[in-house]
Amino acid sequence: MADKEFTYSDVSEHNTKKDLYIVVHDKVYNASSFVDEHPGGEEVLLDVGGQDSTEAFEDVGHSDEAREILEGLLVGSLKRQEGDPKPKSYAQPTSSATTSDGASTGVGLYAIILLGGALAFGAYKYLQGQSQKEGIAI
Ligand code: HEM
Repeated sequence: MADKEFTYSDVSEHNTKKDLYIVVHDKVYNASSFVDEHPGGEEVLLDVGGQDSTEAFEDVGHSDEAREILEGLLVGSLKRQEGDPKPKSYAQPTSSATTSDGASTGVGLYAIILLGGALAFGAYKYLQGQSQKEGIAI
């Protein structure tokens, strides 16, 4: 059922509410049955009907549940031909944008904690040295 190949022009003919194909990551999905149920509204789906909506789909940051629904709508894969619109940014794994952001904050926080620890250790050593000196003086 899902091993059919579509060209971009095949897909572009399915651009009405009752017959709506969309392309995500070079897979072709029949979104007709889902248009009315889409929590993001039917307008956005109709907008990308018959086109590559990879970027639009990924930009929203759809949940795993949304991806499961999407898989259920699969009808085939896209056969790219010369002159077709280029696939829209889908080379990176979907989570990379969020994780890289989180990581940089994490590293910054880590550096501050380490620096704080180093300063505290230095102060401790300094004070220890001071009190030892005082001890000798007495
Ligand atoms: C057939 C493909 C699609 C499916 C199966 C789908 C499914 C879903 C689901 C289940 C949600 C609820 C939130 C979540 O679980 O992530 C959602 C929300 C949303 N979707 Fe889609 N979606 C599709 C395509 C698109 C496209 C192409 C757009 C593009 C512009 C879009 C825009 C949105 C927006 C803006 C929301 C957020 C709605 C809100 O939280 O108020 N969706 N979608």
